[in-house]
Amino acid sequence: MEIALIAHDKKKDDMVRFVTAYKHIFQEHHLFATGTTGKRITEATGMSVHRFQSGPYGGDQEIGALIAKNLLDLVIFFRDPLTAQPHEPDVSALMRLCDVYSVPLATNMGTAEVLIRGLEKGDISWRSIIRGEIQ
Ligand SMILES: O=C(CO)COP(=O)(O)O
Repeated sequence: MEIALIAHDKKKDDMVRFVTAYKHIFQEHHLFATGTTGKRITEATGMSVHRFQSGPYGGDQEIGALIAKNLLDLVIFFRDPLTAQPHEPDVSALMRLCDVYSVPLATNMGTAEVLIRGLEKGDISWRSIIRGEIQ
């Protein structure tokens, strides 16, 4: 599966802890991230992460473009609900595209836990059908 990982600044420590805790699952998949989030994850876990621009510099839009091409299967986006983001329209657009393409999206750790355990059990394998890999 193709998985995008994004975290706002005050949620980056949470993201690093989350990915570290589930490294045994994440390492079976392809990882994508906005710039700084990806850097933190690679530094902490040693896993390879395809990094886009930092969020405020277009990273959310780059990930949105992958969603619009139906190339992503899961998005984990630890948003900071208490801090205004200069690129809030990009954040909203990314989440909207997840809804357009029925891409599972977790915006907090509680939902992310459910999704990652589902991923491990194969609950998200229907995405392969949508992407045309299984007829
Ligand atoms: O701002 C972000 C998402 O909206 C995250 O970007 P960075 O991972 O580059 O900090």
